[in-house]
Amino acid sequence: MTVTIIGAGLAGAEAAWQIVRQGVPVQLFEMRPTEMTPAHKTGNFAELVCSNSLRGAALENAVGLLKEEMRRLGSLIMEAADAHAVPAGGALAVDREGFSACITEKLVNHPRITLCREEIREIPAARPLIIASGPLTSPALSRAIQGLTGEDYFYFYDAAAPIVYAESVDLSVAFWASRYDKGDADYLNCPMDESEYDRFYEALVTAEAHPLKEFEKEIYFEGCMPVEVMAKRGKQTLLFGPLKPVGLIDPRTGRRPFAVVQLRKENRQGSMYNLVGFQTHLKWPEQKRVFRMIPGLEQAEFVRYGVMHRNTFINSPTLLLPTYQLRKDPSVFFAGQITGVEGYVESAAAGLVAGLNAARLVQGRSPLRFPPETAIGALPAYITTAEAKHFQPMNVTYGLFPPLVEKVKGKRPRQQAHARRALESLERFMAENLIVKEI
Ligand SMILES: Cc1cc2nc3c(=O)[nH]c(=O)nc-3n(C[C@H](O)[C@H](O)[C@H](O)COP(=O)(O)OP(=O)(O)OC[C@H]3O[C@@H](n4cnc5c(N)ncnc54)[C@H](O)[C@@H]3O)c2cc1C
Repeated sequence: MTVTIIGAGLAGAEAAWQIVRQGVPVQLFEMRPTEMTPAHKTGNFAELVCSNSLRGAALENAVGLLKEEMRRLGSLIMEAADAHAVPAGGALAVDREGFSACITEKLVNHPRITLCREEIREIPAARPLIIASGPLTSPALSRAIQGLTGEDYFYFYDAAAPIVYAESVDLSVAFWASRYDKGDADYLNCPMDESEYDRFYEALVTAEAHPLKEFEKEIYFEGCMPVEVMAKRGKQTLLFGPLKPVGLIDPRTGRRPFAVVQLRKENRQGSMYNLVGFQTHLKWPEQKRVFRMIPGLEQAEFVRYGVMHRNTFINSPTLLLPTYQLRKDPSVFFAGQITGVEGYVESAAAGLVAGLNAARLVQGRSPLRFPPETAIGALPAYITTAEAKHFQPMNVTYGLFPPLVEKVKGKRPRQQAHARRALESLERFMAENLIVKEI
């Protein structure tokens, strides 16, 4: 039996490698270079569409630990990355051409891989099937996936407001209340007087935004307009939108503020809050500079910055098992960014696990869930939980590490101990489950 894979990006390439390493054949479909995505430039596999960095190398951060775990699991992406590394301080950056050429060559020449350079437009009947067509899945396949998942569970656009750590909000300024005292006082409110609003407004409308890519020049729907675009419609606009002060009284003055930014709980524990209505296209350093001008947020630590871009992804919490299998048809796997994980390494990690598990199905073995204390195990557990939010920064996504604000004078003893435990646990898990190291 053969495993069919759609997409030879970071996830599909790693999945294919893991499967053939188990002795199982693969049919791999990749539409490039015949059909291109709006971001890819070559026909090579695992092309890095933007930065050439695979981010932090140190074990004390989640993505560094994830990379080390992947090395131990025989990852092709990591083998190519290490072989084509270029100096980049504490990060692992690669020569992008060498990196993807090396991966392409290994897979194209592999005796157990049949490569088809064609666009898949319908969900193939073959099983097991891995869908790893990425954030820029072709339109025809997107429609087909929507048919498979249901319309409400497949998204085409990602717009998210910045999130800050609750403990970094100045509670001597921000106050708890809900508008018109309706329900519980669940919102943290950052009040502004007129001069504070004037300064914030000027900074917001003059801040530097990401240039829109051609394929992102889509019409913003009203409920989802970047806050800076809304501001440019006129100075009063925000006062009737995300900064409206009506129904809120600042307990310190006894009066209604001129403007209010509301923060809403992002997780059940209340350790993170998002800036309501602040989806934005501003560059990240600009977000930090401008949003820290909001009273109460002067020292805010950002868990993640706001994003707005085209992105196809499924509602993993509803649709997927933590093994990356589709709940309603476990012989179908999703892997890569289409599951809601973000980043090159995370996408490849999802491909690694999906590939390993698809091969196990062929071998009549049950799929594996990696231990939750490992980075690779925490990733699917997180994206498939009901609280999951797409595009969390990875230290938070994995739920592994204490908040970044807990950094202890540059040293991170808790993270180091965690990384050690995670790697030991992974080694035990591999031995118990006879995960092949080499074939
Ligand atoms: C514009 C942009 C910039 C990014 N910048 C960064 C960054 O700097 N750092 C970072 O870590 N992450 C970045 N990401 C995220 C990163 O690209 C992804 O996390 C990663 O590439 C996703 O891997 P993937 O395998 O899921 O998808 P991809 O790597 O995109 O692979 C999907 C593959 O499927 C193929 N495909 C699509 N549809 C079909 C079809 N119908 N039939 C056959 N093949 C098909 C595509 O050609 C592609 O090769 C960026 C994403 C985008 C869109």
